[in-house]
Amino acid sequence: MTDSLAPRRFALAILDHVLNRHQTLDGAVDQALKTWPMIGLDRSFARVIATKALRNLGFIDHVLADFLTQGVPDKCRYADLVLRGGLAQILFMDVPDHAAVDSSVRLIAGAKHRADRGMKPVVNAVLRRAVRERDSLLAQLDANPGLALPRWLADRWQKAYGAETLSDMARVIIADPPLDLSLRDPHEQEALAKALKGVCLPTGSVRLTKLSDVTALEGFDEGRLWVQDAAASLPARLLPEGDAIDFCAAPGGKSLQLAAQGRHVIALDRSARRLARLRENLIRTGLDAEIVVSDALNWTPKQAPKRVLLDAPCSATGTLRRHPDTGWLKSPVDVEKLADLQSKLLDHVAGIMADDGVMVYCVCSLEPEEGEDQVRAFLQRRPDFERMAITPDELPGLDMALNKDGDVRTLPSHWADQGGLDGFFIARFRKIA
Ligand SMILES: C[S@@+](CC[C@H](N)C(=O)[O-])C[C@H]1O[C@@H](n2cnc3c(N)ncnc32)[C@H](O)[C@@H]1O
Repeated sequence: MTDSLAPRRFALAILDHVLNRHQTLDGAVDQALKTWPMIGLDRSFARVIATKALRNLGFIDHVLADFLTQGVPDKCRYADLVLRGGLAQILFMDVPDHAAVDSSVRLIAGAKHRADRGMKPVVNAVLRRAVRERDSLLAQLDANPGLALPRWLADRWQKAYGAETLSDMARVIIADPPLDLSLRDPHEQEALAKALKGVCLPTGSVRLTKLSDVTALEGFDEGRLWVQDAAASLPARLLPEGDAIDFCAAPGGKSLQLAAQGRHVIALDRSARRLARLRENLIRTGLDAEIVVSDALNWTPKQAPKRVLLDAPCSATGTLRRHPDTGWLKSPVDVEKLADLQSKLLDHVAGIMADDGVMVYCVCSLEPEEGEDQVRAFLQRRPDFERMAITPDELPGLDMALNKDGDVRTLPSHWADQGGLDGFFIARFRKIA
C-alpha cells in the first residue's frame, strides 16, 4: 500500500454512496472509482473495510449510540462515516489499533466541512475507547449477534424463525462466507475438491473456505466450474428431466446447471446487461442455451412448456452475507412490491404451461411473503396446480431444510459448522391434466 489514508478515504466514499446515496456496494465502488482511481491491494483493503462496516453496521451504530448519548450531529455526515469505518477496523479487522485510530483522526482533521473537522476530539476519544473496550464489546456481540443486522430484518426473522434461530443465522451472516463452486461435470467433484483444497458438499458443490480469485482457480479457464452458493444450486437439481425454460435466468448460474444436465434450455431475462454474463459463461464452459431478452410477463413460447424454473426477482435477503448492502438499501415496502411481482410471474407462467408440466419456483429470500405465503396463495388461486413434494433423498444432508409441506427453506444457519448456506425458498408444482 502506498498512502495509508487513500484506501480508507476510498472506503468511506463507498460507504457514503451506499448509505447516503442508496447505491449497491458494486455500484458504489464504481462511483468511488470515478473520483479516486484505486487498484490492487489498496482497492481490496478499501472494499474489506466497507464490507465489514456494512455487515456489522447494526452493532457499530449500537456502540456509537452507547458512547455518544447525543449521537453524531446531522450536519457531520463525514464524521459519521469516519467513526463507522474506524470502528469496523478496530472491532472486525486485523489492523493495528494505532493505524486505525491515527488514520481516522487524520481523515477527520482534513475534512472539507468545518463542523466535521470540529469532531476530531470525538473521533479520537470514541475510537480509543473502542480499542480499550474491544473484548467486552465483542463479547456483547457474541451473546447477541442479531445486533449487527438491520433492525427491520432482525425483527422480521425473529418473528418468522424465533430468537434462537435468528442468533444462529446472524452468527453466520456476519462471518466471511465460503466460496461455493458448481461443476460442469459432477463426476469431477472429488478430483476438483482435492486440487483446489476444498471440501465436497453432499449436494454436489465444492466449497472453498480460503477465499481466492476465482478466475485463477484450476479448471476456471477450461470452464469446469462456476461460482454458485450451494443453496442456489438446489432448484435446478429438483426439476425433472427434459427441455427447460429458465424464466428469470440472468446472470445464469441455474441455466448453466440445466445445460450441463444435457437439456435444451431457453434462458429468458428482461435484463440484456445481466444476460451478457450468461453469454460469457456459456462460452467459457462450452455449454449451450437459447437466450431470450424479454419481460417474462409478455412472453409466450411457441410450445407450452413442460419444465419451467421460475427463480423470481426477490428482496434477496437470503444473500445478506454475500451482499451486506442489501439490508440497508431495502425495506418492507420492497418485500411487498416484489411479492406482488412474484405472484404476477407465477400466474403468467402457470397460464402458459402444458398439462402435466412441472414448475420449480424459488427465491433467495428469507421473507415468508415471498416463499411460504406466496406458494399458499398460488395454490389457492390455481386449483389446476398441485404441490409436488420434494423428498429427503433429493436433498442429501439437508433434511432440516424440508418443511412439512415438502417445500425447501434453507437458512444461513444450516451447515453452520461448515460455513452456512444462503437463505432460499423452493417449491415444486405440477399442472394437473
Ligand atoms: C434472482 S435473479 C435470477 C438469478 C438467476 N436465475 C441465476 O441463477 O443466476 C432474478 C432475475 O429476474 C429478472 N427479472 C425481473 N423481472 C423480470 C421480468 N418481468 N421478466 C423477466 N425477467 C425478470 C432480473 O433481471 C434478474 O436477473
